[in-house]
Amino acid sequence: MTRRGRGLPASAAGTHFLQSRAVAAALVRSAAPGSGDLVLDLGAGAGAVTAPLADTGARVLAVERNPAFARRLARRFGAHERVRVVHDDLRTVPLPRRPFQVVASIPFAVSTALLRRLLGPPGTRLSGADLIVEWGLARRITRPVPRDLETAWWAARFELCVRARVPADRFAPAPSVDAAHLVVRRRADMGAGAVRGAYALLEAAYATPAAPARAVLGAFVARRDTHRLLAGAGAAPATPAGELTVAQWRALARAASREGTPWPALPRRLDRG
Ligand SMILES: C[S@@+](CC[C@H](N)C(=O)[O-])C[C@H]1O[C@@H](n2cnc3c(N)ncnc32)[C@H](O)[C@@H]1O
Repeated sequence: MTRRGRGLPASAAGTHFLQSRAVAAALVRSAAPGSGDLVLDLGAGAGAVTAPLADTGARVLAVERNPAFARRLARRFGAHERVRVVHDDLRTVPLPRRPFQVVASIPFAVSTALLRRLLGPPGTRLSGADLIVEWGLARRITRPVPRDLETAWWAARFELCVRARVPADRFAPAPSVDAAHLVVRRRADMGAGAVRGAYALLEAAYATPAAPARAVLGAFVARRDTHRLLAGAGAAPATPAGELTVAQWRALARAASREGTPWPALPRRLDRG
């Protein structure tokens, strides 16, 4: 039988509550929000992450769908002028239109949906995130050569890395798998043209992963330029497109953009996250 956290609302069954102050502190320390910065704790539960966040001087939005937890958070942080509790669903709550961070131990069941919202839209204002996610998900999305286009698109604009493994016994009830502290940081702006280029190249590469890189690149730039551009990105022309790293596709997009390559517009569906 799994252990339930003490004093948790009965309707919380099935979620895993962080029991380690050290893990929550490590998330907040890594995010290092400045005074007045906007930080979202998504799936705030009883406030294990909200509390150390509130101590930083940041403005904190604690979003929680469970009404019992939302009430409890409102009581706990009601007197705190920089903390606002929002009783809402993290899959649909409007995201800020100004730069924001997310620091949260998120519900595993909706992790991918949340990452899609945070990292997918070209205009996302997310500046960075420190998240507790399932270990397997963290490993999957931090591969240098992601398995799918969506993750590659995220990695083209955000640095994704695993900071630490978080053992299952740091939660109550303990999940069946370990978790990870995932660090997300917005990469330096490469310009709107290169962003379009990165998407176009990744889309083509993931559609035809066995095609040589020179053929994928050659669909966008003059054939006489492909070998030189690929050499600049450290890739051999015959390498299968599916074996290039996101860093190499980014380098190609930037170099080709500097030389005036006209890229197709980004698909509108990306705006929906
Ligand atoms: C993994 S627990 C973490 C709670 C808290 N952050 C902690 O570290 O102890 C996830 C929390 O997210 C809430 N939650 C689950 N699905 C949600 C959703 N779609 N929108 C908002 N909150 C959600 C649950 O009620 C629960 O409180």
